[in-house]
Amino acid sequence: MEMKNITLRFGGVVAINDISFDIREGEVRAIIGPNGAGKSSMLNIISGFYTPSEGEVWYKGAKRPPMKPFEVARMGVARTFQNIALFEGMTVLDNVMTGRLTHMHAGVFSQALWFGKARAEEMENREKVERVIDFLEIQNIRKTPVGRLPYGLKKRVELARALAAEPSILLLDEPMAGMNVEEKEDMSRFILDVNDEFGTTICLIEHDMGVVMDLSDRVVVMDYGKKIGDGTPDEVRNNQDVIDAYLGVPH
Ligand SMILES: Nc1ncnc2c1ncn2[C@@H]1O[C@H](COP(=O)(O)OP(=O)(O)OP(=O)(O)O)[C@@H](O)[C@H]1O
Repeated sequence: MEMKNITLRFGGVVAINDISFDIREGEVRAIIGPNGAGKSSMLNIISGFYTPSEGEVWYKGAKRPPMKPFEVARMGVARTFQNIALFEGMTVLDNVMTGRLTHMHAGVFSQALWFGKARAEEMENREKVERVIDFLEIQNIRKTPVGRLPYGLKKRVELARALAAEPSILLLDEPMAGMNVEEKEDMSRFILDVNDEFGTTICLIEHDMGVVMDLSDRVVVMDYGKKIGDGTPDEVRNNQDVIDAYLGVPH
């Protein structure tokens, strides 16, 4: 995926200012930056929640026309949210099943009557979901309502739901925010395992620079809507503009 000269304005506010970068197939790509840098806005552009004021998004070698989020999802881009967006009253299993919605084709009529096509599809969806549940080690809470789970596990269920969609690109919005050290380590391991096992391309945004350095192949650094760094964790760590931005040196 390629972002070409993306600018995003909200009235007079320039949230993103002429930013270009790419996400290569199979990599773990991080977008980091201080508060208000424009990271969430960028993720919302990638996932189709926002349309850029200027610039182009290229996906699989073609320019992507303006699309609704569900159309972007159908093209294989799944995401999680900064504030967990799960159905609290539903079980873990049912929540993860909702991740399969983009893959369901059988009509409502045949589904209601449990006809052949719908039944085969349900079985296939169920198998995929069970695989993800095993993979993320949440078998023992499959039947637990999400509302009763601690925060770290909710985040893992959200990851499971996104993964159930079998995305080519998985977008993670601050997957480790609000977690304790142990939960952060677990989440990092799962993210790397997903990348290894399924070959899923991962793009995550994070506020905390430390967390993503071990995890990412390449990092984009944003500050005040601009790109101030782009490269391997080592390159970015030694970039003076990045160091200044994180130390709060005035512009
Ligand atoms: N819907 C909106 N309407 C108006 N301004 C917005 C909107 N969304 C974001 N902004 C502004 O755009 C800028 C970038 O915000 P954004 O949320 O993308 O940053 P961020 O890097 O994700 O920050 P954080 O780390 O705090 O989540 C900020 O100045 C913010 O106030």
